[in-house]
Amino acid sequence: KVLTELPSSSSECLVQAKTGTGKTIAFLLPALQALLSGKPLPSGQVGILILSPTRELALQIAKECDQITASLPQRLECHTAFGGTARASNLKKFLHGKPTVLVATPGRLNDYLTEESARGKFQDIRTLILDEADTMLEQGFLLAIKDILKKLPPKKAGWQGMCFSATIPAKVTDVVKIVLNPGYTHLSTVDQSEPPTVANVPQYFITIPRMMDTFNALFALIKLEYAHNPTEFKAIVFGTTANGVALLAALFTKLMPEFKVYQLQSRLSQSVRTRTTDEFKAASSGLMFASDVIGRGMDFPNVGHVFQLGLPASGEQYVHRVGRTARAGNDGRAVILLNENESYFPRINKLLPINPYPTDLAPHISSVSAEVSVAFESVDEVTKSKAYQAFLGFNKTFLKNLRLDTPGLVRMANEYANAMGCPEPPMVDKKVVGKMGLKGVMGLRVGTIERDEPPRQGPRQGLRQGPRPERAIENAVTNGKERWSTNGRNGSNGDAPLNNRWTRAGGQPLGNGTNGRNSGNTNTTRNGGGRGKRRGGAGGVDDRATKR
Ligand SMILES: Nc1ncnc2c1ncn2[C@@H]1O[C@H](COP(=O)(O)OP(=O)(O)OP(=O)(O)O)[C@@H](O)[C@H]1O
Repeated sequence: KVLTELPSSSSECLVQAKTGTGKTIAFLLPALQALLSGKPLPSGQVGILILSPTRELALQIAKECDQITASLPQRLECHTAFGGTARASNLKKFLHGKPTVLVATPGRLNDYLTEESARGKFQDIRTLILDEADTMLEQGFLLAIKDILKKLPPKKAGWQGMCFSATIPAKVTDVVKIVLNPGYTHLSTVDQSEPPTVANVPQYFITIPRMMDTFNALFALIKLEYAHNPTEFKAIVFGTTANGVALLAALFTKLMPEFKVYQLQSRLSQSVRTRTTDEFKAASSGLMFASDVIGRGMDFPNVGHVFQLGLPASGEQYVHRVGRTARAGNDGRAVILLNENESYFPRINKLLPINPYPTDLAPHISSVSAEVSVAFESVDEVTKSKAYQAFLGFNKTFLKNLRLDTPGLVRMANEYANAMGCPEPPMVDKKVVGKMGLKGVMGLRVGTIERDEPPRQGPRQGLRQGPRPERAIENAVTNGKERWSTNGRNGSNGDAPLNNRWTRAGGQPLGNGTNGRNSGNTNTTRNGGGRGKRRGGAGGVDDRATKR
């Protein structure tokens, strides 16, 4: 659609297409075509700048760019800039190289742009692309994007803006004008009447009856799904916090030795994350336990199952997580496991085709509980303690959505600890209890913990301060404040007012009219950022190019 309906390869555009349908190549080809057919780029200048919300996605886009340009007569260098890698040596390569294409996360790029010499490399930029544009223009990243734009040539210098995502909530069309000129082309292949998730993925939910059964339910489910799909079983299990993911990986390494268990979350070193990403991409089977660092954009071939334990940050994030399976036309299955307090999520997201899981899991849960208890005996206490603390920190910010008070939260967390086989709730450092606002709450074991590990740089799990932008995805999920602030959908900015009881964080519903799309009338807006008559429906749009 982009290659045939964009007025020209250098046209400004906002593009929506479902997950796994080839958006990367859909922005790379026109951008490269425009660059190669335009006036020659001065040597050493960046021609195409692509911004990505996560480091792994930046690397993936760069690799796809290299695959495309490998067939060109003259070599085009594609550089990357993202956190967790050696700044000095990468910056030196960037300054002395010919980074015709640069794929970056906002945090590291802003860091580069503090250097005059780096700013000098963008004087002739031709195209700026926001992949996962809706998340790049949300609270967690928006300031960083604006900082970047202040250090680039102004929009009137004529560079092309391109924004791509599988989900385009209504509020995006307000903000997208910082990157797109009025009159940009809005293309979509997402039919308004369809759910925004890929069609060939049956989606189910399971309400876990007791916190005590959290891990039993996940194990029973994976076993059941594996039994039905024994060949090349390759699955991703999304957890809500980095430490919660680390616990799951440790547990399932013991529970399912027949699988290679992988984990990806923000507390791992970047070199481990990069290596693990490559390994899982190449794997024909395996179990990946991950946080939202791979919730969007990441292309792991032949993933047949996506499981989610706990709430996603929003309906949109749910769609992107499910989109890790059934890519490039393949099939897939998705199951979300929720505890009683989280069980509202399917109810407030009617636009998502999430049905009750077809098998009664109860007998399977009781049959695996002994095995899970034994496996937990070999998971170390520090891993459990960190997961417990992250559980408290994460859920503390969503008490209203979960309909809990602080004693109720501690009771839930202590049941979670009990499910891990902790004889008593892990101790929480009194300073952490204070920061969580849980001082004096019954049920907590408070003390002073001398951690042997060196204090981490930057924010601590569950108590994240202001995000380093490339961590914003992770933080947005693990720190309700981020998520809280990302939810501007109170109707005040003209969005269709949502069911406000649930729009505060914790599984925000997919917005009505989330696509911000006009009625499909090609002349409804002339200024690009304005609003035509908005149609309801979730992220769907009429299947026509609409010239704004
Ligand atoms: N025209 C095509 N023919 C065959 N395979 C394709 C084509 N275009 C893309 N693919 C493959 O489809 C997969 C998904 O592509 P891509 O990662 O760009 O999806 P996406 O739309 O960006 O997904 P997401 O919304 O999750 O970011 C990749 O493996 C890619 O190589």
